[in-house]
Amino acid sequence: MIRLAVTGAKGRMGRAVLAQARRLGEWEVAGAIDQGDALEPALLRSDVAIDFSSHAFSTVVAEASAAAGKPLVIGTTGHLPEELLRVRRAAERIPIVRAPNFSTGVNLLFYLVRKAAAVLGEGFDPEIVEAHHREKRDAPSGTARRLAEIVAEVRGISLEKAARYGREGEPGPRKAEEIGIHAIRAGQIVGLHTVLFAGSGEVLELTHRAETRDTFALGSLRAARWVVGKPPGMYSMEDVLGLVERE
Ligand SMILES: NC(=O)C1=CN([C@@H]2O[C@H](COP(=O)(O)OP(=O)(O)OC[C@H]3O[C@@H](n4cnc5c(N)ncnc54)[C@H](OP(=O)(O)O)[C@@H]3O)[C@@H](O)[C@H]2O)C=CC1
Ligand SMILES: O=C(O)C1=N[C@H](C(=O)O)C[C@H](O)C1
Repeated sequence: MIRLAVTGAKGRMGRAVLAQARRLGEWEVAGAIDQGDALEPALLRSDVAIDFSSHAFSTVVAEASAAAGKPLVIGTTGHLPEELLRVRRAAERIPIVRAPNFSTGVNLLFYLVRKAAAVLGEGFDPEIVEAHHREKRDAPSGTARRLAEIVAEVRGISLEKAARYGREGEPGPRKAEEIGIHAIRAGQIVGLHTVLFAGSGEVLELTHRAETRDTFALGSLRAARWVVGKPPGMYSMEDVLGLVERE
């Protein structure tokens, strides 16, 4: 049995992870932490933790996991740059898998978008559209940000300069280097991401639709199983799935 702690345990994702861990049988839930619960004792009695909380608390969880010497899986999105720096520092002491999306399909989408951006080149305009439930706090989604980063990396440009978040007023003609990013919030949509490449006379659309949070929960448990025993470092879900090669 692998002893598991879940932070953000009472949230949508925390509940999904706990339900799947209990169903699978190979996990012993050693800690379910939410507002008002003690973090450190739960980490100390666990082999690994999975975090789906808030960007601020997730940073605290990373530092506490490093102090306890326990591996960590972070699914939380929306970290500020200084929080990300603190998470990276924690990853110098423990292995951390951090992924904006734990579904297999989205991680394959990352791979396909990298290929599409390279093959299609400058003549195709990339635009990213994401849709999520009305309760989601951060925008754009962590997944949409990662998709935009991938396009920027392939094009060798800075995402900070190229990103165009929505359009209004009179933005004028689209600049060639723009990467459009658009967020829809409505109803109970679990997660929808489309990357569109529009060229002259043709449009390629790559879409992933998550239909249940169980897909993220199962992916995070797969990452947690994988990360136990790994050397310190920052890993992605693409590492877990074997989609990237490391030196
Ligand atoms: N990587 C992936 O595959 C996925 C990532 N996500 C990300 O996971 C995160 C959580 O999403 P979701 O479950 O929908 O959100 P919820 O708001 O439903 O759950 C978050 C939980 O964390 C709790 N929490 C927040 N701050 C603290 C704190 N300081 N101490 C203890 N508990 C705290 C919240 O309590 P309270 O509400 O009382 O503040 C809440 O119970 C988001 O960043 C989301 O983008 C979501 C789905 C998939
Ligand atoms: O908040 C959510 O619900 C989701 N968040 C993740 C993100 O921000 O990319 C992943 C998923 O699409 C659901």
